[in-house]
Amino acid sequence: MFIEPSIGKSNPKDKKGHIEVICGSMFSGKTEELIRRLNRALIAKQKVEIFKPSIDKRYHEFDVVSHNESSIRSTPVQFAEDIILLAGNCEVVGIDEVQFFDNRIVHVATVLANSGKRVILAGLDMDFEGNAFEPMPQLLSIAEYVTKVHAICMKCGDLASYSFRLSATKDKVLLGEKESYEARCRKCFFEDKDK
Ligand SMILES: Nc1ncnc2c1ncn2[C@@H]1O[C@H](COP(=O)(O)OP(=O)(O)O)[C@@H](O)[C@H]1O
Ligand SMILES: Cc1cn([C@H]2C[C@H](O)[C@@H](COP(=O)(O)O)O2)c(=O)[nH]c1=O
Ligand SMILES: [Zn+2]
Repeated sequence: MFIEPSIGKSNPKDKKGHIEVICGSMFSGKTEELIRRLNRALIAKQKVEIFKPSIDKRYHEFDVVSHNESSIRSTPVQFAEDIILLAGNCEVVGIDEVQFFDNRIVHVATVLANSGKRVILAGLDMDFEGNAFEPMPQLLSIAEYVTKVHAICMKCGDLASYSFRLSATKDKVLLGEKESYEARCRKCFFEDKDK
């Protein structure tokens, strides 16, 4: 269980920002965990802004929605830099599906944290081939707090860290849900990967 480093109100001048990353495979609970942290910040009456890349319109144009249908209002943005302006004077910034931003998200997260904000980023750490999903490696390096969550392997029921693509498409970006992907453990992922 992740314990919030500090959540109460304090003088904004004294606030040190930081970066939290929530990573894992598809269906591992990244979005649920992001929503949980953001809702707790809202309960603490903090100013919260939530963003997602505008290409991710799977469930809803504006909301960040988990596979379990929990949701929170967000602002879709095309470019990572848009977040700096739109974050304004908020205290907490949440960003879902960070793997769909380019490397400039690393600079954006740094600027936001250096200006005293709590920055919470959620996204895939690996693509459908089991390779690192840029820019997640850089984000993991600069984060103060990293949480890796796990799904359940759809083949054997063990813990899953991989997102197995059910179609033959080789494009790195292929938006989808259960019709296109399933969570797999290492063994079940690699034994079927190149079949
Ligand atoms: N294979 C699976 N393993 C775990 N949870 C699953 C699986 N398939 C569907 N789910 C559902 O997905 C929810 C997590 O959804 P979500 O937070 O959107 O995950 P992520 O953002 O990591 O894709 C779980 O609470 C569960 O209801
Ligand atoms: C593995 C992988 C996934 N995607 C897409 C599929 C989904 O639209 C999102 C991940 O969503 P989730 O909230 O983590 O379930 O990413 C992709 O485009 N390419 C991939 O390799
Ligand atoms: Zn398995």
